[in-house]
Amino acid sequence: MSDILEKILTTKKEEIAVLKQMRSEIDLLAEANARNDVRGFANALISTIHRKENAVIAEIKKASPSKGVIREDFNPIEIATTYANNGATCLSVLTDRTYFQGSPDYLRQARASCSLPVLRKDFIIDPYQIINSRALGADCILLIVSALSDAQLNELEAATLELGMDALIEVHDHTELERALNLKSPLIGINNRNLRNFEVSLDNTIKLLNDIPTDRVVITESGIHTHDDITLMNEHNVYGFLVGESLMRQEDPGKGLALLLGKS
Ligand SMILES: O=C(O)c1ccccc1NCC(=O)[C@H](O)[C@H](O)COP(=O)(O)O
Repeated sequence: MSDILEKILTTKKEEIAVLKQMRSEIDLLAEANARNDVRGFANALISTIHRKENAVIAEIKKASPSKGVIREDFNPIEIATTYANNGATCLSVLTDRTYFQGSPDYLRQARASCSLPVLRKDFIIDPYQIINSRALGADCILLIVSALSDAQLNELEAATLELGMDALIEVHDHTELERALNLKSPLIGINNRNLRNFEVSLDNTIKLLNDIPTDRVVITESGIHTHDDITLMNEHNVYGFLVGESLMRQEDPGKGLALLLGKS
């Protein structure tokens, strides 16, 4: 595990302990079950990708450990609306406060302002966070293989599916991919960013592709900047994308998305 990931997970454990003091799991579960409003995240991606159309999970991300503050003028409602109006298939919202300047409120606000399915982008290590994610309105959560044991992956995936949500399983190398393929989730995210040194290479997706069975759907994550990057991935039969920084740096992130998709 990288140093930054270890640091993030240590903070996360402390934050979860505080949250558990504030609200019991039973109480939170009642709220999560009462919502009954899951939007099909995996289905939205899979149906688009099966038509060989580009499916973008457009990310709402104010800052990151590798880049610091990415966007000063930050309004999650406006960003979600312009993403939805410009061809996003799903949204991803960073909810981690300490390292990404995110907030659970951003997820609530973004989801309420459009009809797209939403990924809660955070560092999930405890079933409490899964219940909390559904109570917030998340339709999908992220499970980072390098941050979790096989037992944790199984437990967290089961809790996610139990609440009707989807899980995006994130890998960076072959060993992690093998572990991800033991899970049920169809969505495999290949992170092009090395969390040890923050280097980004789209070759990472291309390297791992041949080992992914056809019943799984590949989402290439991080470092997608231009329409040429999309074209390169399409040449390798990849139609699923998770894009944050390059869109968030545009004055209108939705117009940036349209440009990325070659639609304007
Ligand atoms: O973005 C980071 O610096 C980062 C550092 C440590 C852990 C995770 C990190 N990023 C999370 C992500 O997965 C990205 O936000 C996502 O893939 C979008 O990447 P990008 O388009 O390059 O913003």
